[in-house]
Amino acid sequence: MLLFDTLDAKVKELGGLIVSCQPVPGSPLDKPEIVAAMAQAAVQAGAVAVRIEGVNNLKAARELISVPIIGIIKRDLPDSPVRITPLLDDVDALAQAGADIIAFDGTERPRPVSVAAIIERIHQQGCAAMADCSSLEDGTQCHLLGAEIIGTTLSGYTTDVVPEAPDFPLVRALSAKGYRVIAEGRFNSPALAAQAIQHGAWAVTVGSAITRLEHICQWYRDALAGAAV
Ligand SMILES: CC(=O)N[C@H](C=O)[C@@H](O)[C@H](O)[C@H](O)COP(=O)(O)O
Repeated sequence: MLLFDTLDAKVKELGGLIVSCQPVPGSPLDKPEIVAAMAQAAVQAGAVAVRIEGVNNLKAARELISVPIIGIIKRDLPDSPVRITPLLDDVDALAQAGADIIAFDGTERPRPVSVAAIIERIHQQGCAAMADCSSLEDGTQCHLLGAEIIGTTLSGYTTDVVPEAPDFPLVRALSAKGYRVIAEGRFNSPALAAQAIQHGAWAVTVGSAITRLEHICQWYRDALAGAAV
């Protein structure tokens, strides 16, 4: 795929940082023009790709940047825990809005449309498929079904308690299989992101620590409260 020839070269040159530009829902920053500006700033600062949620945000970003955009749509379905790009219509809408890569929930959970059908539709739309996975089993299944990228995105999010640390063992296990792995989920510092590369990841997606101002403020507030004498 031409996309990956170019992207591989960029990852080598600039180091594989992907920035997820997803403001906290309802935040004053949750506006297409602000998401697009965040994406543009991230690219100017050396991000090789960005991850954007929602058609309007994606369209606004597409006008400002030419690096690959990983597009997703999040929805809360009444009868399925699957939130990330669950429907075939979502795939079509993201492709039309200008996504190069479409990410989807690749977990083995009850879902309205099979993973195989989602991947097939992404490819029909001329995009690459990124499977957001929670385990080695998910990743292996999605790789076999043709997903070009396997993300650790959903590790820790399919059970009740979200761990604090990122899932390095999963990054390592998926990378050892020879998959193109994006480490994603709680890589909240440069040091953690660097460790993901050392564990075999091809690239690292960072969201909250770069683009969720409210989360970052909370981390600082917690630290300051703990430091009170
Ligand atoms: C679990 C889920 O729905 N993850 C979402 C996927 O798009 C986003 O909410 C995360 O911000 C993104 O994966 C980046 O991760 P982090 O914000 O930890 O750097």
